[in-house]
This record gives sequence, C-alpha cells and structure tokens, in this order.
Amino acid sequence: MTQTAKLILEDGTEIEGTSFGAYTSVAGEVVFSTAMTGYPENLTDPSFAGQILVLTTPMVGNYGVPGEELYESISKIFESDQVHIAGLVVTYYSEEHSHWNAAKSLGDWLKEYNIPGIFNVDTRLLTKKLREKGALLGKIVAADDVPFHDPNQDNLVAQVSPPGVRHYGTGQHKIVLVDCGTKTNIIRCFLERDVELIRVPWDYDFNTLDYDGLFLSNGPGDPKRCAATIGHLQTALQQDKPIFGICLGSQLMGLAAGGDTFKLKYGHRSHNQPVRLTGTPRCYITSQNHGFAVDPATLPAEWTVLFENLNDGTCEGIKHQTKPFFSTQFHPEAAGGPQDTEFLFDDFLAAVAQYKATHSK
Ligand SMILES: NC(=O)CC[C@H](N)C(=O)O
Repeated sequence: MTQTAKLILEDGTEIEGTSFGAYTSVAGEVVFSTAMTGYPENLTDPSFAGQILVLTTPMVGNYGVPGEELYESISKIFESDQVHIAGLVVTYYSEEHSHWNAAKSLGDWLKEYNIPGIFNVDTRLLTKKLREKGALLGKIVAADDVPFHDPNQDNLVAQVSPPGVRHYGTGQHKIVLVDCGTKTNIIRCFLERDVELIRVPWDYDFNTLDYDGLFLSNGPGDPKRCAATIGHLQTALQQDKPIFGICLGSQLMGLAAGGDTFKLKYGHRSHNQPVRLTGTPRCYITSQNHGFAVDPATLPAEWTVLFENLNDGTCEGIKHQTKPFFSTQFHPEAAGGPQDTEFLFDDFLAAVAQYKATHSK
C-alpha cells in the first residue's frame, strides 16, 4: 500500500511525495548530496546525524543494501553500526533491487531504524532552492506533525560517540583515535597500516595515555559544541607528537589552535569535490560531507591552509608550519567516493615514525 507524506521546509515550502521506509514524522536540517552512489556508506556515516538527506541522483535503492559482515569487531561494509540520517528524500525509489551482495531493500533497512523516506520529490529542484537559500530546517511529515528542530543546537557528537575505550590491531605505531562519530573506514585505513589503535570517546582525556600519534575523527553538528575535545586538544598542541584530523577533526584542530569556524551556506556533500594542495597546481578529487569550515583568516600565524576547495575557495585542511600537525576537511578514507587521497594516512604514519626516531624513549 502506498502512503503519502510531506516534506515541509521552514520557508513554507510543502512538497507532497510518497512514503517509504518508516511511516513516521521527523524534523532536522535539510541538506543535499550530489553523490551518485554510496547510500549504504552515507546513511551510516555518523556525521549525517540530525540531517534530512536529499539525494540529487535520480534513482535510489536499485542496488539494495548489503548484509552485515564484521572485521576486527567493526563493520566491514558500513560506516558505523546504524543508520544515522534523520530522513531521506529521493526522486525515484526502487524497492526492487539487484546486486551480488544485496540482502534487503533500502526501504526495509530504513524501517529497521525507524527512519522515514519520501520519494516522488523533484530533488534537483529542491537542491536549487537549498543552494539559493542555504541549508534549511525541515521535516518529513507522515501521520502526525512535528515541530521544526535545529540539530546544530544539540551536542550530536555526545550522542553518536560510543562510550568506553577499545583497542584494535597490534602494529608498531600506537595511535589514539578520538571518536567523535568516526567512519569505520578510518579504522580500516589505520588497521591496514601497522598500527595499534586506541579508540576513545569524544570527551576522553587522551593526554593521560601513552601514544605515538593522535587522530581526530569526523563527526556531526557544529564543532563548537565539542568544548571538551577542544580543551584536551589544546594540551596536545603544546607537544610535538603528530596530530591528524579529518573533517570535524580538522575543525576541532582549527578551533583548538585559536582559529574560528563558520557555517557554509549549504555545505559540500559529494564525491567529486576538487581541492588544490597549497603551493602546487595539483588538484585531487575528494569525497566530502560537511556544513562547517575553518576560517583561515582567523588562524594564528604558525598555521597555514593545506588544501583549498577549487569550487568556492574555502579551506579544505590546515597545517602547522613547524610541528607535524595537519588536517583535511575532506575524507581521504572515502567510503564512498574516490580513494585518491588515502596516501595522507601514510604521510601521517611517516610523521609518527619520524617523531619516534627523533624522540626515542
Ligand atoms: N563529516 C564531518 O565530520 C562533518 C563535520 C561537521 N559536522 C560539518 O558538518 O561540517
């Protein structure tokens, strides 16, 4: 049986569509992604918490959703252990699916997590509106109405960061991963590289641990809500051990360094964002999912821009001038998207090896 649902935006726009997934109402921030594939990865990326995701690619669901497989006690397939988006908006939803590893339909998967989807919505027209007006608050309304809610007012990182300290791998470099909502491919990228990983919650004081390198993960919401992480990071920045941050992690490094972050008009969410490595003409095509960015004009003199977005000129990563601290606003771990910048994990571990060689205990 098909049921109608409505997408309602804070500017008064109302679009009627067809419900799929859970028949329930939800409010969030409406953002769009132009990625053409990768919904199993995107929907489980904790950075999407609180967001109603609009996909511009016209047909969604036709390759289904894979079954779960574990590797070192983490998912081999998904970017976390649950769907994190608040809701999904697509043009054409295909309940029928065909793929060698499909185990269920996208609609059934959303139902498992009680997340609503809506289709028969012109998502390209909707995206034009979001590009003009900026990301808007919105809601998917099934039977009952719900009030608008701005998820960026919440501490979403505290909601998605798992409690407890976990250890993975037996490699020679001891890396602390501060989990603000990490994508599992970051863990996989480290475990492929001779690392012992200590995964700690977002507010854990990692300065009490013995480690060789520090990593700050991606995560949802406004980075300024992560005061505890920023405080701990400020202590780490006084030392010389290598630090690498991705996306939210990059924003936290900018804030801890004394810089500022701001909200982009509608963010960058896609698999083909061009970034230029500072000081070179070299462009990399990157996977991105962020709504905030570091304002480079506010960074102290010892920090510089490492990558710049070639679409809008915004900061795509920062670097300390003398210490081994660097970050990317984009996702070198991909999942989904191009893997062209995965070498940055090697660069970080080379910095760790060099630090250890020059600071032998
Ligand atoms: N993927 C991320 O880490 C996103 C960071 C932050 N929540 C933003 O939207 O900018």
